[in-house]
Amino acid sequence: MLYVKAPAKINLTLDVLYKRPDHYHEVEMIMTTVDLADRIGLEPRKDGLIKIISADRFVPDDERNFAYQAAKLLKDTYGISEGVSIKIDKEIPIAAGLAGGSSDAAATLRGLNEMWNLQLTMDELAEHGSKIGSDVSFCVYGGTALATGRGEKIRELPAPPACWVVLAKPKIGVSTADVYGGLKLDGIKHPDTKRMMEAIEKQNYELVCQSLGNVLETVTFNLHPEVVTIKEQMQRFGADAVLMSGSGPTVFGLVDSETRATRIYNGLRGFCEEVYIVRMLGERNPLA
Ligand SMILES: C[C@@](CO)(OP(=O)(O)O)[C@H](O)COP(=O)(O)OP(=O)(O)OC[C@H]1O[C@@H](n2ccc(N)nc2=O)[C@H](O)[C@@H]1O
Ligand SMILES: Nc1ncnc2c1ncn2[C@@H]1O[C@H](COP(=O)(O)OP(=O)(O)O)[C@@H](O)[C@H]1O
Repeated sequence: MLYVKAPAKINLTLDVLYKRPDHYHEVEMIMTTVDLADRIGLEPRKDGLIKIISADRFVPDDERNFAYQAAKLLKDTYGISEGVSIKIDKEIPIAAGLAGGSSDAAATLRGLNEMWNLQLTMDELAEHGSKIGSDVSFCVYGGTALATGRGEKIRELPAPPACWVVLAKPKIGVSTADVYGGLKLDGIKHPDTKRMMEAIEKQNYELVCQSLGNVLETVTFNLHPEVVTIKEQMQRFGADAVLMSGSGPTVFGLVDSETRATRIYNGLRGFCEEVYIVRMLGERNPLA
């Protein structure tokens, strides 16, 4: 069995510039991977089939699974006769704004590149990934990046200054399509993406905290007021800055001390079942 790590991402900024004729939104966002990860196990099959195995009943076990789609794409494109069993050990909450499914697809692309000896570059894998979902290209590389287009154009950035990240996922799932669909572009408050890039380049933690912003927050807040409550609680327990990740509902808080991160974690556990303390990974993913 070949094992590949599939880390979650958070969005430090998420801006929407305009709605495109293809119904996607033109975005500008800064994303970074964190050390909360699914584990993908790949095992060759002689019968040529692609099989998904997961103990999590919310993970689709057929062609709806993004990891299945990744395997099918490589198999069809490169005429591979062998099949693969894809074991998914799920740690990343589902439909949470943390790109779990996209990261599973990206890890499958990286793993099968090795298992089937395809010798594709990261850029080629990311290009394939973009056909599965807008976030898959970023997940192929991992690390920290500015993503533009519909999210598939990736420019690498340095690692943000080291800190702790507390993640809290309220007990609801959010549909990304519904959130983008509910966004009203007039009068939205755009985050300052340039300032965030400057903050990262200068390793200025305070400026990173001041530059967090996500235009999808208000949409998800209106759909699910419990997300606002979690954000307020995280602020009250002492996070330096708090933001919703992606389309939500996961909220993350940045903290520069482990003691305070633990205090926030303990405080939130009373209100929210799924709380994690993680670090930003900083490094890009290895090819496999
Ligand atoms: C919001 C973000 C931020 O990182 O992440 P999540 O909250 O899903 O993790 C992404 O933009 C989500 O990317 P991803 O989840 O891959 O979206 P896709 O599967 O490509 O698209 C799902 C649906 O979202 C909408 N969509 C997505 C991306 C985009 N730039 N504009 C859109 O309008 C479209 O309605 C599309 O049909
Ligand atoms: N490998 C996978 N893991 C989790 N969800 C998946 C996977 N493949 C497809 N999905 C589907 O993708 C949807 C979005 O899930 P996910 O990627 O976890 O969330 P998000 O887009 O908010 O980051 C889920 O509702 C699920 O049905």
